[in-house]
Amino acid sequence: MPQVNPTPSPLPDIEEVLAAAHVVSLPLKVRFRGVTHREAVILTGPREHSEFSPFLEYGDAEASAWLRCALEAGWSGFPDPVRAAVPVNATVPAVPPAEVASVLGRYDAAHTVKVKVAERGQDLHDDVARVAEVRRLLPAAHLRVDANGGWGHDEALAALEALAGFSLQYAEQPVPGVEPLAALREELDRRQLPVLIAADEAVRKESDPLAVARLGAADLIVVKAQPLGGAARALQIVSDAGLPAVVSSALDSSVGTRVGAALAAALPRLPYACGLATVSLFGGDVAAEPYVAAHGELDLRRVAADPDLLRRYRAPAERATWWFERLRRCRELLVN
Ligand SMILES: O=C(O)CCC(=O)c1ccccc1C(=O)O
Ligand SMILES: [Mg+2]
Repeated sequence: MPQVNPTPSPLPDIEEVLAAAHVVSLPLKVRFRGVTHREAVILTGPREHSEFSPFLEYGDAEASAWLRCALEAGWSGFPDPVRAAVPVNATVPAVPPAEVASVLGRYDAAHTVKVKVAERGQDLHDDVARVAEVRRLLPAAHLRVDANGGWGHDEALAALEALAGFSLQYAEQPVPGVEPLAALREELDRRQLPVLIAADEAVRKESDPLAVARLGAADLIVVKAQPLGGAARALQIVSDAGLPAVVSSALDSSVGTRVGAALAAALPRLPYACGLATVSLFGGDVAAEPYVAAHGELDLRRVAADPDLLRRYRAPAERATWWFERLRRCRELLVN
């Protein structure tokens, strides 16, 4: 096991945390998860800037894991890296094929591309057309798809049959939950359809993140620092799961993405490119030098929020109040 820094104990005082917290609303250049702006709280810890940005619809219990991550990163720092750079994938949201080239153009390199599929309101034709366009533009790239659990069992089988010809690196969360993933994986095996399965929501949104590994529901797991309660906990989950892991962003700003990179850099094994290039989808960011890849890799530079940018993207007062109240409630849920 790599050395992990535990969550700070005792947790920092809430008034200290809020005194140097900044609520921002960052514009996206490409609509992602149905949003055009990403709200986040940037914290100023003694070790690092850190980010608290659970999605708006999440309840306090789920969001408190995201706060644990922000407090750990800001007040304890990052786990020790075992590599100096982290390879990343380009991510293509569920855009029409005509927009694929311009989305790919936002990334500095695209050796590995993740394509969002199974978007609500679209069908398999849309997915095949989008994946085909990526494959046409990048014949040699590693291609993966992410359905965010948007398919049912039969739909997933039909979709993966249709997409198998593009030789997918893996399919991320084709169906929701743990058991359905296991059942799908078994059926793919039976049909000799060689598509690897990655679990994302089945790791970060289930009460037991190790159920996937125990049930043999996936070939690899996706881990995200914020939803899993910080880099230290995520490292432990990967170690306990005994499966290859891909670190991915939660559409974080540069500050939150740096925590993901710290997690990826500390993993003993990193066989796949990580979903940490999403800062490229933002039209505005908190870091003067946005934390984006060069030559398909993120380095481990220091990422600090810039005071001018915190001001420029400051969220409206009522949103700041909403976030501060949420942060207080989440802090209450974290026991020392
Ligand atoms: O993994 C990537 O390539 C980018 C990050 C990503 O897809 C994502 C971003 C925000 C919320 C959920 C997800 C997801 O992996 O499902
Ligand atoms: Mg996913």
